[in-house]
Formats: sequence, C-alpha cells, structure tokens
Amino acid sequence: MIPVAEALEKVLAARSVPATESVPLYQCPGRILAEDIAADRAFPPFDRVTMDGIALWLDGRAEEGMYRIEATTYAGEPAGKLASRSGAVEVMTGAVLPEGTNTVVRYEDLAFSEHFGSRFASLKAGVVPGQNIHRKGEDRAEGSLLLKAGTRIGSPEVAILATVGRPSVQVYRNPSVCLVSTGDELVDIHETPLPHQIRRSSTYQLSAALREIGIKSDIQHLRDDADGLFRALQTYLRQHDILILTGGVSAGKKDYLPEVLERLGVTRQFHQVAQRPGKPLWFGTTADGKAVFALPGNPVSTFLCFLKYVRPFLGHGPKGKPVATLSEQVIFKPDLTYFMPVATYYNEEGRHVARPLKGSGSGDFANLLECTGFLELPVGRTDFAAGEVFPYLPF
Ligand SMILES: Nc1nc2c(c(=O)[nH]1)N[C@H]1C(S)=C(S)[C@@H](COP(=O)(O)OP(=O)(O)OC[C@H]3O[C@@H](n4cnc5c(N)ncnc54)[C@H](O)[C@@H]3O)O[C@H]1N2
Ligand code: MOO
Ligand SMILES: [Mg+2]
Repeated sequence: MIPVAEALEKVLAARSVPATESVPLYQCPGRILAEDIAADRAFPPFDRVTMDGIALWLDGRAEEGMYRIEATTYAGEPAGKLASRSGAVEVMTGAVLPEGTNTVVRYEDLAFSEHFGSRFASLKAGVVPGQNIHRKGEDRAEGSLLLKAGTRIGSPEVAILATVGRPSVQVYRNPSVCLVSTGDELVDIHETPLPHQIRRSSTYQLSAALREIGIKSDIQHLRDDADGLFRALQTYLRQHDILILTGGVSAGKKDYLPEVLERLGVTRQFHQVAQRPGKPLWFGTTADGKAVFALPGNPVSTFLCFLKYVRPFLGHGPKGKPVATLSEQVIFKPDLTYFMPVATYYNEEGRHVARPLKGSGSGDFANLLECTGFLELPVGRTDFAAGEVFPYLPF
C-alpha cells in the first residue's frame, strides 16, 4: 500500500506527450491547446471609440463653445480626420478614433443645434480629455503571448483564438479510452435485474465525466471469468490507449484483474493506496505506452479514483489548488487519507465552506447527488476541527 501523494506521482510520471491534431475552432472547447498563440495585432488594433457621440480635440481649456460637426465615422469605416480644432466628428462605438481628435463625448452629454445649414454640438457636462477611447494596444501588444500550449480551451480562450483568426487550432489528440465494467452481478441499463443483480452505473458515470472534459469513450462489460477477461482485455489493449476498468481488484475470490493484467504484460505501478474510499486501486503501464487503471468497484471509490488520478492523468482538473473550510468537527480513525464527500458553499464572509455528507460509505452513490466534491483529510490524524482548511477536489 502506498501513500496518496506517491500514487499520484506515479500516475503523472506515466504520462507521455500526446500527438497533436488540428481541429475546427467550434470543436475546441474542453480540448488542450498544443501551440502557443500570439497576438497577430494589437488589442485593440486601433484607438477604438467606446461611446456613440462626437470625437473632438480637447486640451483641457477649450471646453466652452460649439463644435461644428464636420463628418460622421461609423464602425467599419476607415479612420476619418478632423479638419479644424473648432470642429468635431460624429462617431459610433467601435469606430476608429478620427485623426486629430483625442476625446469622445457621448450623445447624452451634448446639445445639438443648427446654424447656417450646419450642425453644432455644445458640451452639457464636464469632460475629461482622453475619455471614452480604448487605446490601441492598451490590453495586449502586437506579438505578445496570449495563450500557452497546455492551456485548457474554454469560452474565453475561444474568443482569443477567433480574434487572432484561427478557424482551426492545434490541440493534443484525445486518447482512445475504453471503459470496462466487470462483475457477474451487473446487468445492462435496458435490462430488468433479478433480485440478486444490479444495473451497472459507474461506467456510464465515467463516460459522462469524460464527456465533460471532451473525451469520448467506449463502454464494455466483462464477466468475472479469468480467461474471458484475459482474451477481451488483450483485444481492448490493442485497440485503445487507456483502459479504465471497474471492480474486481480487491480481495474477493473472483477479483481476477490484478493477476490477469500482469499476465497480459501490464506492469503494475502500484496496487492499493492508503486512502478511503478507493484503497484497492490498481495502476499499470505497458511497454508501448498504454495505461491501465483498475478502479475499485464501489461506485464512490470508482468516482473518487477517477477525479484524483485519472482526470489529472488526462491533463484535466481544477485550476489552481482549491481548498475549503470544514464546517463541523470530523473524527476519522483509520490510518488513511480520507476523501470525504462534501457539499460546499460560500458563506456570508465569503468563505468556501465544506459540509460533510455522511452517507453510508463507498457503495452509496446516491450520496453523490448533493455532493460537490471531496475534502482531502490527511493521513496521520484522527480529529479534524471545524474551521480548518483542507484541499478540496471538486467534481
Ligand atoms: N476482504 C476485503 N474485502 C474488501 C476490501 C478489502 O480490502 N478486503 N476492500 C473493499 C473495498 S475498500 C472496496 S472499494 C471494494 C472493491 O472491490 P472490487 O474492486 O473488487 O469490486 P467488486 O468486488 O467487483 O465490486 C464492489 C461493489 O461495487 C459494485 N459495482 C462494481 N462495479 C459496478 C458498476 N459498474 N456499477 C455499479 N456498481 C458496481 C459491486 O456490485 C459491489 O457491490 O471491495 C471491498 N472488499
Ligand atoms: O475503497 Mo472502498 O471504497 O473504501 O469501499
Ligand atoms: Mg471485489
């Protein structure tokens, strides 16, 4: 049995740099960027008018008087030019600031009048020279690094990729993942279980969790039969990069997976981690770079092991190092790291608080409905006080 930190280290050490592929921008969300992205132009690329109104030249003194409207510049038109310091150009939000102007005044702060066939604007309110202009390069300089390879692409990243003109993007190729449930007691979801059977649920849960990070997976099921497992897993290993198996890794007489996997040439990296749930976790690798996770069958263990080990292996997980404050005292005596199911919320003081969800152990997957994640209570202690802060593993 090895400690949690060591198990995670071994899992992360087994990662290899995946091949890359080009995908259309609309298929990018959830994928991991495989190239650096630089600004092809300044952000914004020109002095951008931010209010509908007029652009004029102000030096801080000449606010009085009327400004003759010389022209109008709409968004999408080339930059206009102010001819006279006593004039103004009508401008719309998104237009290029006309040459010779330095300030934009919005319509709400102007009064218009007509004299001798010309329109004039006078200022109704105080004006700060330079106002209402989004200056060229103010956000990012041309050529600056906007996104680094390895970034997970979410909606803000898509906006950046779009604005630098990338209809397709290099991302890391998703691994081919096969989810395999094992167990003679498990029937499929369209079947009616006999009194001693249950429907399999956790491979569907894992498939959903993978989909949330943009990874498609195959779902298979195998009976608790050592030779059958050997033959089928041999095939799945050939066809896929990663196998995620559930059940059959503990001390039961039909828990064949550890033995079968080693017979298949999968090198065991570890079996059993000093944690609850998920103690029987098995992880191995092959000489040709494939990874096999054999997750304990109890559904809460399965899911916890997915979040803690498989998801980071796939390059996904929460940003930063989330923590939460324990809401009440917890006593946990076993000499194990305890991943406690919790529901978190923000209290009035802005603290991220974790409320333990008792549930009835690692078979109680209905307890995950209210759950938002797991609080990681460290090994070597038994008493955890209300108000203490611990690492938090969100869904
Ligand atoms: N003598 C010991 N017994 C057990 C130990 C131990 O250390 N010594 N560990 C316990 C722990 S902890 C866990 S977790 C389980 C893990 O067992 P397995 O990985 O061998 O899983 P199974 O025995 O096949 O199944 C356990 C449990 O989970 C249900 N299950 C399995 N797969 C699914 C699925 N796809 N969907 C829904 N439910 C599933 C299965 O029916 C069993 O009830 O072992 C303890 N025993
Ligand atoms: O890993 Mo087991 O989940 O403690 O039931
Ligand atoms: Mg078992």
